[in-house]
Amino acid sequence: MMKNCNVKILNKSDYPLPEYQTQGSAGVDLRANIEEKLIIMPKKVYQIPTGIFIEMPLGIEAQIRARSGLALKHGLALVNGIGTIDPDYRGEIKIILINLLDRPYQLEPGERIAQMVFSEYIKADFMAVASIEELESSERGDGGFGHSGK
Ligand SMILES: O=c1ccn([C@H]2C[C@H](O)[C@@H](COP(=O)(O)OP(=O)(O)OP(=O)(O)O)O2)c(=O)[nH]1
Ligand SMILES: [Mg+2]
Repeated sequence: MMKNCNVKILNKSDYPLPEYQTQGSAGVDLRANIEEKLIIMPKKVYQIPTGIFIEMPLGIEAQIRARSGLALKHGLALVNGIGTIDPDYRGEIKIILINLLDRPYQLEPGERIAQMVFSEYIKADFMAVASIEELESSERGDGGFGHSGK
C-alpha cells in the first residue's frame, strides 16, 4: 500500500531534481554535487555534498542508504550505516562515504551515490522505572545475540 507525503525540496545542485527511477522504487537516488571527479581512496571517509535541502512534516524522516551496485562492484558503503535526516534539519544533505576495497574509486560529478527512503517514525514517551522487575517478563528474557542458535 503506497503512502505519499509532500516534501519541500530545494535543489542547489548542478543536476535535475532527484527522481524515482521506476514507479515502484522505494528509494530516490541522490547525486554527488561535486565540480570535478573525486578519487575515493581505500578506507578513507568522505562527506559528499548533494546540493539538496528538504523539509518534511514532523513524524517523517529520510533514511540515506547505500546503492547496492556501488557496494557490490566497488565496495562503497555509508560509514554511518543508514544516515538519518531529521525532519527539523534544514542543512544540505550529505553522504558519508567510505571505500571498503583496496582499490581507489573514481567518483564522477553528478554520479548517483546513495538513495533516500522516507519513513514514518515513532517518538517514544519514556516512562522511567527503577528496576528490571518493572519490565514485563518474557520468553526471551535477556537472551540475545544468537542465544536461540544459528
Ligand atoms: O548521512 C547523513 C546523516 C545526517 N545528516 C544530517 C541530517 C541530520 O538531521 C543531521 C544530524 O544527523 P545525526 O543525528 O545522525 O548526527 P549527530 O552526530 O547526532 O549530529 P547532531 O548532534 O547534529 O544531531 O545531519 C546528513 O546530511 N547525512
Ligand atoms: Mg543527532
